Amino acid sequence: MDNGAVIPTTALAPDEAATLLRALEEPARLWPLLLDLMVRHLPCDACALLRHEGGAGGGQEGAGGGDEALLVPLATRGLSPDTLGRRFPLDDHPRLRAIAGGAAGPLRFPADCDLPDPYDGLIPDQGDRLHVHDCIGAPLAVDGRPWGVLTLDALNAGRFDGWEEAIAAWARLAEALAATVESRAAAVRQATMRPPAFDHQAEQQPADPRAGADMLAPPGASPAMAALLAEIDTVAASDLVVLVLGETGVGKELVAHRLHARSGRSAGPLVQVNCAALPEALVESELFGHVRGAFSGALADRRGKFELADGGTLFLDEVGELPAAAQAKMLRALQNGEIQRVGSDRNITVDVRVVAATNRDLATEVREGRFRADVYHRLSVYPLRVPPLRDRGADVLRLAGLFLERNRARLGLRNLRLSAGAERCMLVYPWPGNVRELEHAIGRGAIRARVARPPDGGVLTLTPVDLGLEDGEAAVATPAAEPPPLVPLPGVLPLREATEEVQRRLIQDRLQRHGGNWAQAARSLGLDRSNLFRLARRLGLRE
Ligand SMILES: Nc1ncnc2c1ncn2[C@@H]1O[C@H](COP(=O)(O)OP(=O)(O)OP(=O)(O)O)[C@@H](O)[C@H]1O
Repeated sequence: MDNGAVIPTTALAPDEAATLLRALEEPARLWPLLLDLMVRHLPCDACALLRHEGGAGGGQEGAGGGDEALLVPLATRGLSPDTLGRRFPLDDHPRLRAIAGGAAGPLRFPADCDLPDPYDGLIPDQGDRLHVHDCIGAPLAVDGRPWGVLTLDALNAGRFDGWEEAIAAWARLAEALAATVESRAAAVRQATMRPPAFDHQAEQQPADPRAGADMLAPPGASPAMAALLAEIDTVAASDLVVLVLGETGVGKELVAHRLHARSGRSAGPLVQVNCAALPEALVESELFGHVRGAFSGALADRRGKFELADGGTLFLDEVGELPAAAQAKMLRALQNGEIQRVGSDRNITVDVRVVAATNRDLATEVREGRFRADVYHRLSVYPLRVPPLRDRGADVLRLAGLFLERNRARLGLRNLRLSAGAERCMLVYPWPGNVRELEHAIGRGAIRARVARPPDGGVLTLTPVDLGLEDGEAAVATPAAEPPPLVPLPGVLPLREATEEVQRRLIQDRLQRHGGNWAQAARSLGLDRSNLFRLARRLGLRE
């Protein structure tokens, strides 16, 4: 593109504008599409759209999220995949603070600007430091309040000369789209809000309506996770009992938080009980309360968790551990919303939505007589299964971004990032402990690396060894010695058949490398497992 050109508008073609408007129906698609168009029309090598979260001045209606003012990426182009999972505290990133902090329009940072760049180390193949480059950022506001920031980076100095007006026009377009998205979201919130009909007197604070919600869903989530999130949002609006299923550490608790946050009960309390942690003798009293004198030590009347959750949501974590007596009482509460405090035969009616979670196979527990069938049926009105991390493709890198950023801040580093080898290993390792294991691996790895070597200019790069994934490195680095080499294709095949033959051979090759494990083969091909199945069926490799 001609550097000197002044383009007064976004220069969107009519079909591009139409695609953008259609994407308004689906914000998850909207922002990546906007950035695709920007990369097409502007001379940038990387760009990002970030939204304010938290902080006194921070952002859109509904943003809670604590006191720290953060920018959270909604979409990125030309930045490493973990960037989408990161959070950028304004206090740690002076350039972002300058852009967000009241600039009237786009703010340009010349190549010799000595403020650290938030994307140092995050533009692939640029090493640990971004050297000479051009950088511009525009604040975005909706209804006169700060909403987010748009950033553009180019790898040579002066690349944005003459493009300031065009970039300002794109920022105005982003603002217009954000305003539409926000007003639709506000309308939906309004429509699903329940009247505050209850005096909760709850000892628990009402849950922050956004707590956990964004953590669970880094933008650009895998198809498996995107499907789950859509399902959560659908069922959240109802009052159905939900049973959240999934392996340990997949994020079931965050699902429960999101269900509450997206429900019409979000202004009410979210009361959480870990059924495995309750001493057996106290389970009933904890759940249903007791009256004075019900047992020795019951010195006063006390409400249980069901009553505390009145008007809100009761989250029964590890529900498979509930003792039989408590299960029997639970049945009544689930059937007609009635409970009795221990030591009393007075019925108390509560308005509670129950969300339960377990990593046990409850159907088997029922068959083997350890869990009551009637309670199981009441609990599993709407089962939601959270996919294991190994089936979530590149989500592992986006989640890694979130944990890298947290550890970066904790260790006071300018940047904490993954080596290319570490990224590859993460994509093939099966993560039996799921997101919890990933979180711990990065936390441990960051400390290990910090002790083992000094950061280079404040940047620490985690290797497979730091993360305890060196076996994975051996596996991904193993040359294709065992599988047969890819035999050249006969030169006479038409393009389509040749392409299919290459796909067929690549899939067979990866399956062989990964001992027939489809999920790992899919990950190494950068595909979701169900997409690989579909492709393999089309190519005649599966029934
Ligand atoms: N999508 C996510 N984003 C950020 N953190 C996550 C995500 N999913 C899980 N985690 C983190 O992983 C850890 C485990 O999550 P959580 O406790 O919700 O899992 P769980 O499925 O309830 O596990 P368990 O069955 O062992 O109780 C937590 O520290 C949680 O914050």
